[in-house]
Amino acid sequence: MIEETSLPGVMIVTPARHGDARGFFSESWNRQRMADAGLVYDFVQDNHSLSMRVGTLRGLHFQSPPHAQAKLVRCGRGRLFDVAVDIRKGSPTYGKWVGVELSFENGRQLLIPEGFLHGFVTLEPETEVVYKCTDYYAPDCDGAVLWDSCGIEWPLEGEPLLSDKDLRAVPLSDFDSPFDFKG
Ligand SMILES: Cc1cn([C@H]2C[C@H](O)[C@@H](COP(=O)(O)OP(=O)(O)O[C@H]3O[C@H](C)C(=O)[C@H](O)[C@H]3O)O2)c(=O)[nH]c1=O
Repeated sequence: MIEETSLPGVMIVTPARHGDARGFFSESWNRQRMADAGLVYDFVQDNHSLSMRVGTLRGLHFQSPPHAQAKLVRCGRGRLFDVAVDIRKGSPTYGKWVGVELSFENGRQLLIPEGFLHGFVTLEPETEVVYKCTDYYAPDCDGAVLWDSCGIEWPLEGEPLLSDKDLRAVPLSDFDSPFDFKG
């Protein structure tokens, strides 16, 4: 199943699960199935992160052109609140965000196009996030916007655990986006 969100282009993809007495089987990604829905993405790198503590917050990240990345994010274990923020200059939804709960249980995935920030906060201990990217890691193009500068209603109890890089990120109000809205 593929559903729209309040941000055009950001989609929720929920692959079918074929259950039997052993458990289930699911095609977690199928290029043709996505292309049949008009979602043509050629992923080149898979990422996998483990966050041990509830309230671990990674984000809000992007890679700038020429190594911008679209991502297809899913939860391999645990539960998280996954967020995308539109940072395309001139976009009618610039600065707007959408958040979706992804979990091993619900099997939902979030498709985030280029030109959007990505971040998440974990809702269970030992949460694993697995995601596909349309370009390779390019440290020189790696960027971050401050997690609490976009008006996101993070489901947090207390302070999040952040990396030093994320603690030092620029607020959205001071951010000069490298992305332009292309309609
Ligand atoms: C992103 C990345 C990182 N690394 C190395 C660099 C560091 O030595 C270590 C941790 O990197 P970082 O602290 O940037 O990891 P996260 O905070 O999880 O960053 C990611 O989290 C948000 C939610 C994202 O969407 C991005 O994919 C990415 O920015 O992994 C790599 O070797 N390859 C990579 O593609």
